Amino acid sequence: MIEQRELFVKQFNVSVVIDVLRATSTVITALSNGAKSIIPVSTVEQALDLKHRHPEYIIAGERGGEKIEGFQLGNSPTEYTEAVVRDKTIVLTTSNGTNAIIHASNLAERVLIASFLNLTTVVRELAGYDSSTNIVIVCAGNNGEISYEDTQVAGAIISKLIKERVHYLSDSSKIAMKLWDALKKPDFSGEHAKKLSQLGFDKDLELCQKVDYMPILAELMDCKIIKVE
Ligand SMILES: O=C(O)[C@H](CS(=O)(=O)O)OP(=O)(O)O
Ligand SMILES: [Mg+2]
Repeated sequence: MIEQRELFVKQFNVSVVIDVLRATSTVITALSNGAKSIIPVSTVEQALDLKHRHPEYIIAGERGGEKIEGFQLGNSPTEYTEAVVRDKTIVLTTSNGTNAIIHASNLAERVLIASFLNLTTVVRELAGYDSSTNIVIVCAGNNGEISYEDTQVAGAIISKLIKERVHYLSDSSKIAMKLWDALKKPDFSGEHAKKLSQLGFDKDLELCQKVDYMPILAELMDCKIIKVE
């Protein structure tokens, strides 16, 4: 019998997932500080189930921006210090970012994780592909709304790549690129940044806008995000 998933042809060669505030910044920080892997899941129940089967895993995530009750970590990248995460497997569930990563894995053969923290590393990886490669950028957004910060990183990637290899750009890609070309540096004046500031997460905002501060390449492989470079 042929399994269904073998018949499913993915639409894109490569996807890049962006959730600057805060899931992909958290993933990059955790891996940069030595975490073994991050398992993105959609629901609290899935995270608890994995914890039940693997008590050594750390369960982490947020709802409404705040740490989920009974979980060991929230979604603040600043919590993911080396002392806390080194050699650990972390199961992460967040409002937007982890679902975007799972969605991207259905769209593309390869899933890369991007943020301001590892911007140039991601661009360098993408620049290695020739112009026949289909690349999709998945911005997590905020509960179905566009995200100002995610669009900036998307624009920065496209702006840097276009000189190298891009032949076709969608309208949303053009908008993102024009935004970044006008800004040229992170602008955290959007709605989500304000909300996080009100919740007391100013230190996260400071960290998440540091361009190339953690120059690692992170990729989803067999349902786990690992550092590949
Ligand atoms: O934790 C975050 O920053 C958000 C949730 S909220 O918009 O702050 O409520 O989750 P994410 O999945 O990282 O967008
Ligand atoms: Mg977000």
